[in-house]
Amino acid sequence: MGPQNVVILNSWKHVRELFDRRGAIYSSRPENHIGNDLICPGQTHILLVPYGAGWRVLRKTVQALLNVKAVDSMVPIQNAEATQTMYQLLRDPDGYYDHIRRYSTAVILSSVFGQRGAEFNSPKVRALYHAQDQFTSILEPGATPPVDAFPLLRYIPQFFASWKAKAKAIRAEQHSLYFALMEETKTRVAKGIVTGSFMERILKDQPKNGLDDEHVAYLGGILMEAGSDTTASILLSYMLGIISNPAAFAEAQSELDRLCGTGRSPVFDDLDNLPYLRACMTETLRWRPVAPGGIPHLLIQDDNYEGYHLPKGTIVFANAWSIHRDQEYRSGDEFIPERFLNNKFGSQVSKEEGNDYRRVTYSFGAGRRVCAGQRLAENSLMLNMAKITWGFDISGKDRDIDTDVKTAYTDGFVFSPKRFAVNITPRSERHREVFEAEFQAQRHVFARYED
Ligand code: HEM
Repeated sequence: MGPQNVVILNSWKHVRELFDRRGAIYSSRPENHIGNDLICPGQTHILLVPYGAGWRVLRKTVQALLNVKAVDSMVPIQNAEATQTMYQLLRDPDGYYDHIRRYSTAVILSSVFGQRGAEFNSPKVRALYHAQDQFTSILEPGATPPVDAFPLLRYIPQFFASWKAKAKAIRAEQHSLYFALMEETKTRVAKGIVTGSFMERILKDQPKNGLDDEHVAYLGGILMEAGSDTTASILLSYMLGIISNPAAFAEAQSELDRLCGTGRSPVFDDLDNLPYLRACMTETLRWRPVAPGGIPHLLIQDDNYEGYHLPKGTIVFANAWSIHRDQEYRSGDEFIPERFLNNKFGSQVSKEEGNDYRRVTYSFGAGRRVCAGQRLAENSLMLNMAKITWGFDISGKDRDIDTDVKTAYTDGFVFSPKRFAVNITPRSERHREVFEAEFQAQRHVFARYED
């Protein structure tokens, strides 16, 4: 809409060339008056801020928090939270949707703020979901007049523009939640309660990183936003995938049985020995990417590519949906984990020219704005998928479960399965006992995160 050039990249080769190789000019974000000026002013929202010095400081801070060593130090609480999720699935299988969503929020709450979100209904988990739902819904196309394409619309008085009042309310809600979480971390540290959380580290490094309280509070809040719904969506899609392909699920269960037997459920150290399960994760990311159309990048300088002139200001999307359904993928609409065993990219072509810079998945985006939390997300995904697959039988309650993206998925900012009718039952009494005992054994881990 309006005088805007938009380019959609439907092949990994174009993404490699433009986002990865020419990242210096393809890494900004489009204007977002509502997100960047009204709700998160002062360049505080790392996902939305334009490329430049402000983004670089935020990105550097986040990368230091999310490096392999730091992320892997969160494994004990990830494992404990996953163990709780298995326990909840035993007790209340029909509540699976909320148990999975609680898990993904609780893991980030503890990693980022060193706090527990023990129940889906706990005030913090609820408050985070509420703030996030409000924020993403106002940013959806059509939710407000097109103030970025037609900047004059920004000057309509608030009396005639209800979206302005809504944006103000969202700012107030987000601001008070993010500041409260940051202040609680400060108070806990002052009392000597230290968990090694990301927020503790950002606060400690404040003299070095130069971030003021506003940026610190938002960094924490935005990591929560970026990491919770996304992880839950992929875990739920995994369930749909294996329901649609029971043979793949049986294969993943055999792999886990060979490794763990029935005496214990899988743990982090097992994950490198589960190639089939890893193929299931990569296939889920391919099959149902959470941002199917990609998150927009903005070109900041005129460029030429394959005979086309791309003017500065062009918005460019890496369309994960199409890239993951290229003809290189046999039966691309189907959930077939084996494709990632034959070839690490999952494609049919065995010898390809110049695979350097090709990514195994485009679900995490590409280039300099690529997801900063991929390692954290993959640890969470693998751990939960491993435990679920080891301990439960899963099938659709209806003979033909709906996995269609048009009917079985929400089409919000994060593309996610709607609730579906599923049977989740422990594979045996032994599996049940193991999960129950393992949950009890995790109490000491939770204790560190409780007030
Ligand atoms: C399955 C889970 C996840 C998926 C599929 C996902 C996907 C994405 C995508 C598509 C982008 C935009 C990339 C681009 O513009 O090219 C992104 C950005 C980002 N993600 Fe994730 N994400 C996930 C989990 C996480 C987690 C757990 C965290 C951290 C706690 C995180 C932190 C971020 C941040 C900070 C950015 C902004 C990067 C920037 O603009 O510089 N994500 N993610």
